[in-house]
Amino acid sequence: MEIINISNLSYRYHKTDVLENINLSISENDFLAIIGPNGGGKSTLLKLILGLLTPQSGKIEKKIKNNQVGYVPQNTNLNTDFPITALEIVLMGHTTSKKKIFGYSKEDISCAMSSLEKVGMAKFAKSKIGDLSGGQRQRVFIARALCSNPKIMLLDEPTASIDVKGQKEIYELLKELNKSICIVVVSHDISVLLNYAKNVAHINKNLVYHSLENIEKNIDTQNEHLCEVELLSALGKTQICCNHNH
Ligand SMILES: Nc1ncnc2c1ncn2[C@@H]1O[C@H](COP(=O)(O)OP(=O)(O)OP(=O)(O)O)[C@@H](O)[C@H]1O
Repeated sequence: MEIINISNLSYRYHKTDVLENINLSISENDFLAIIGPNGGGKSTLLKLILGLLTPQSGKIEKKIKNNQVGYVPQNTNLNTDFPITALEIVLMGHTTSKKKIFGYSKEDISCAMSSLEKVGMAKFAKSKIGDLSGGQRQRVFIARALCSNPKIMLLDEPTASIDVKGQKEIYELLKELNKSICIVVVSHDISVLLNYAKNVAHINKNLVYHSLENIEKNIDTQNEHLCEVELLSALGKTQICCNHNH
């Protein structure tokens, strides 16, 4: 079932066109990778889907409620000196809590603990966020997004500045979550992503869509990243056929 439909969407900051005539359909069990060059408009598209920006033309139809969209922003490694625990970070994800000012209810805490459990971080609930590794910290931010029981989770560069082993663990976690949640990931890690994504949207002002569901994914990313030449050759093996220029 389709949960988001984007049609003829264009966006410009001041007088600069950043996205032009974007059409995209996202379904409930999708694992969509959004790739493309720096400045291509990937984060802008996520902000439009989240409703943080309003398109100048075209429309985004969401067939789910706004609080069913989970978001893991870029740069969650900032402010790691702030004395806050993993559990407190996750509690911030509650969108329906009635006790926002003077603490959280037992239900909020048990829901936050269950989110930490889902990402394998329950035993770090009381740890200061600054004492966790980059990968562990990212899991906590994913747990925060899980708190609102999202139907779709948008992640902006979730594995940036995480080592290769940690990156693979994050993608394995997303694969597990994808059994019940639609996942949309903006990433530059094309070689890793291709082992997990079902569909790819390449964005560089315009959008070019590739479905990966019916192709054999035989890219070996067990230990390291592929260089671009290896990646292109791997793509050749999978017989992705592009009849356009990126
Ligand atoms: N608030 C803003 N005001 C003006 N221009 C902006 C603003 N935010 C982004 N831009 C510009 O819009 C373009 C697209 O930016 P965006 O962040 O969406 O790209 P991106 O594909 O996510 O890039 P990256 O891979 O580097 O994160 C860039 O040229 C950027 O400089």
